[in-house]
Amino acid sequence: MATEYPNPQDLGHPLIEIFREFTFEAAHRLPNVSPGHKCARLHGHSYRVEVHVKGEIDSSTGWLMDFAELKAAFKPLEEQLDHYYLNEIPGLENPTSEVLAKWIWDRLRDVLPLSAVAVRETCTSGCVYRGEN
Ligand SMILES: Nc1nc2c(c(=O)[nH]1)N=C([C@H](O)[C@H](O)COP(=O)(O)OP(=O)(O)OP(=O)(O)O)CN2
Ligand SMILES: [Zn+2]
Repeated sequence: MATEYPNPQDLGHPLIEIFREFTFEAAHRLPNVSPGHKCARLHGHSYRVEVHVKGEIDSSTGWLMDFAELKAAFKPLEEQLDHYYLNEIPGLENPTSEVLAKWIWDRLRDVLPLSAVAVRETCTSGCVYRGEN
């Protein structure tokens, strides 16, 4: 029989999720689509990335963590991505939104208590990565 754990909310330690949005400009092409596909051509996006973290509100500060910590954690990634050709970056040879979201997750997972990484390529399309099952 599965162990039943108390709901953290019943203990007065509600879980909260905070996030910060980052933007960067980059070029890419998708090498594995059919030759006639528009995304096989070199093009660019104003990428928007949301980094979400989850945890408990600190009773003293009243926050989970300073938003500035999210900014600092993402900075080294922004420096690798902004105004670059994504296909040339190791791990992003096929830079779909999905691959990019996982690439970001893998680089932040040991730095932040991640709950999700969302990547938007356009105003209407994007993906959300929440780690492995
Ligand atoms: N599941 C995915 N599908 C697509 C991805 C992706 O990363 N994951 N990427 C692309 C292209 O990069 C493309 O630039 C963005 O796609 P799309 O939303 O189709 O862009 P448009 O704004 O040009 O779409 P409209 O149909 O003109 O509104 C494609 N698919
Ligand atoms: Zn694209």
